[in-house]
Amino acid sequence: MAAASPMPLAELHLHIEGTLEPELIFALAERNGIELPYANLDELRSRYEFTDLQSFLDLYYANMAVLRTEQDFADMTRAYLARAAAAGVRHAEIMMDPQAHLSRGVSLETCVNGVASVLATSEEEFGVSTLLIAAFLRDLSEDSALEVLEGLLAMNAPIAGIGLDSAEVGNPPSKFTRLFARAGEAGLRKIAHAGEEGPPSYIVEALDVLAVERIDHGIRCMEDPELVERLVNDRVPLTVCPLSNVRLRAVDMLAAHPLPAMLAAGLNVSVNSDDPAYFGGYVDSNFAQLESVLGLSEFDRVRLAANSIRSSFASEERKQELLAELSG
Ligand SMILES: Nc1ncnc2[nH]cnc12
Ligand SMILES: [Zn+2]
Repeated sequence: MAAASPMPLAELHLHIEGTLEPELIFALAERNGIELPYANLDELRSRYEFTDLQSFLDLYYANMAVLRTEQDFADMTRAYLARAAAAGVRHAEIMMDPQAHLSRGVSLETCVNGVASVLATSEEEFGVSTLLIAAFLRDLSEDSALEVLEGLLAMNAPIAGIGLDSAEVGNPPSKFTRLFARAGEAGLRKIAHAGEEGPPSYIVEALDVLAVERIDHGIRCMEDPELVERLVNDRVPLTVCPLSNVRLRAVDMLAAHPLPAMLAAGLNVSVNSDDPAYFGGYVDSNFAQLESVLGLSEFDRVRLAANSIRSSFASEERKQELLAELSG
């Protein structure tokens, strides 16, 4: 008997650099003549024990050293799409961190074109429609972000929107007021990480000051009942990443994850993998573990998938197509 096909959904919170699997890190290092500070795969894997967001970011940025050519970015993107398609992902909104490559001497053209060349044919090749989102590193200056955004606009980069990521605490959304205003003028969609490690007030700022349309993570909203009421009333999408939250110790264990309470409160939540090569699984593993540990029901699974499709920036036609598949 053929295996049941996975539930169709949209992945809205995914860092393409976070899909760089250990095997590909070694393959790209060899291809590019880069000496890694790990003798073998096991030694690299032994570093995947994180105590907080920063301890992960240190390894995430260090491992990017192997990404040098357009082909490297294309290979990483192709590997993600193949794996995501197997997990049921039918639409993906993919973040990349251009500043993390520019600082290593890799040009905007190299990193953007390498990813975008694969996304351009993702629907035909993998059955996954895609959009690219340029994310900006909030621990760098706003001027740096503005300069990179102008570079992306000047090269007519095929980006649908901008995001805000990296070390959250101490780098509030309001630090990037001009960046998000400029993105709005340029007709770009706007999202930001907020309330992952940072306080609920960062979620409020991202909405009020940056006018974002979606919040990445947002789990700490649960500490502020008034904010929860607002997010429910406005149907603000929260792209939750359960395995990421456990691995980065934003929550103690999956059994204590706020997702069931968020669903019960009526929040518009979806399930996403964030940096699947680092956090123990793609979106299907996130769902499987939620089911086994939290007893997530079939009803909630379908609701989460429908939320992901409705909260995406896909065309209305594509959304209807995917919603029909989900209900069929
Ligand atoms: N979970 C995360 N939070 C903030 N920045 C990130 N960059 C990649 N993954 C991230
Ligand atoms: Zn993220």
